[in-house]
Amino acid sequence: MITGNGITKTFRQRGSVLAGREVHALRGVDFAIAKGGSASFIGESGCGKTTLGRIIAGLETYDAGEISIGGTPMSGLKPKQRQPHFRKIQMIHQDPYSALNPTRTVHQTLQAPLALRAKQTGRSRQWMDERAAEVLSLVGLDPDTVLSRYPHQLSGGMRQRVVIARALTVDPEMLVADEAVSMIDVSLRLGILALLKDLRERLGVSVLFITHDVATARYIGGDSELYVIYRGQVVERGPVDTVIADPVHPYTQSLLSAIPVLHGLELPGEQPVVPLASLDESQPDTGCLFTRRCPFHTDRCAGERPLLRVTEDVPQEHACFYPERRSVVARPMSEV
Ligand SMILES: Nc1ncnc2c1ncn2[C@@H]1O[C@H](COP(=O)(O)OP(=O)(O)OP(=O)(O)O)[C@@H](O)[C@H]1O
Repeated sequence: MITGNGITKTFRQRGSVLAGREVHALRGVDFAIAKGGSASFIGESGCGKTTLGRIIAGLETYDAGEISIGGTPMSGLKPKQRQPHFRKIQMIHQDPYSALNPTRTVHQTLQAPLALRAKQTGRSRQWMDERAAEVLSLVGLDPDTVLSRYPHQLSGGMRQRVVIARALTVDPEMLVADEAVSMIDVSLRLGILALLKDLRERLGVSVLFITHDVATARYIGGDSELYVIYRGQVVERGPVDTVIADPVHPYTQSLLSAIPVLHGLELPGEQPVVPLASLDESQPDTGCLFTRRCPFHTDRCAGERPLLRVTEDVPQEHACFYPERRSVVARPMSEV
């Protein structure tokens, strides 16, 4: 089980124009991912989902809150003591080409982490070769064909499979797939998603999907937990099928219907939501973070921040004072 409580991260911008400006990437996020479970973090660009994934994988620090891995709080440990815990969490990035060293064959790529494991556990060279073939088979690649190849001799989908195979060499407990299919040819995407689903079922490895794409979260479906993140806050959370079928937060509703509709052509009852890009981020954040884009906001929303909670008749957690079914459409930029 991997849990986070109150994870907070603020970046201070560098560069002449933005120097000193604070970006609240995460504002007290709670999450829990069971052993062998799966979850998806979803939200538009800049909402903080990658930062959260990087924190979970031990690649980014956080300012406040606590991450616990297998019941062990990380804050009480020295950096060296944390390493073996975070090694169990492997990140799969969106660009498999830049994740692989172009001068190394697949064999050399897999041997590096395997050599470390062999040294730690007193295993032989033969074990390393067998394990390399085994992880390649697990990701659906033929070892005899790919071991001698360089990244440029593989398709995008095959490269991503090699990246996943490399992650498997350390027997991870969780894979964090950060937009893992967005740079892969559309025809190969489903195969990678199916592979991650399959690895979860066969090896019991947890999978965390970070995506802006509802279809990816929906494909995972079933028992997966969906976390909808808006400007560093989780605004809706629940089983993916429940949230997708019946979203109650206006932000989730706009994400799920983010098909640009021409102003004036909304269906009866549909309310346009203002695009994020039109917000003046320098204005202070009081009340609900979504207020300035929300067509349904009231004075209460502007003055008080709703916390994530369940209420009567709404099974999923939500951070909205008015959780209701509504018809929301994203309005095209040109209309604002
Ligand atoms: N190293 C950094 N220094 C300064 N600001 C950062 C840094 N990393 C992220 N940010 C800012 O933090 C916010 C959240 O970024 P993050 O990459 O986590 O969002 P995201 O939802 O994953 O977006 P995307 O899908 O575009 O990657 C953004 O405003 C981003 O500009």
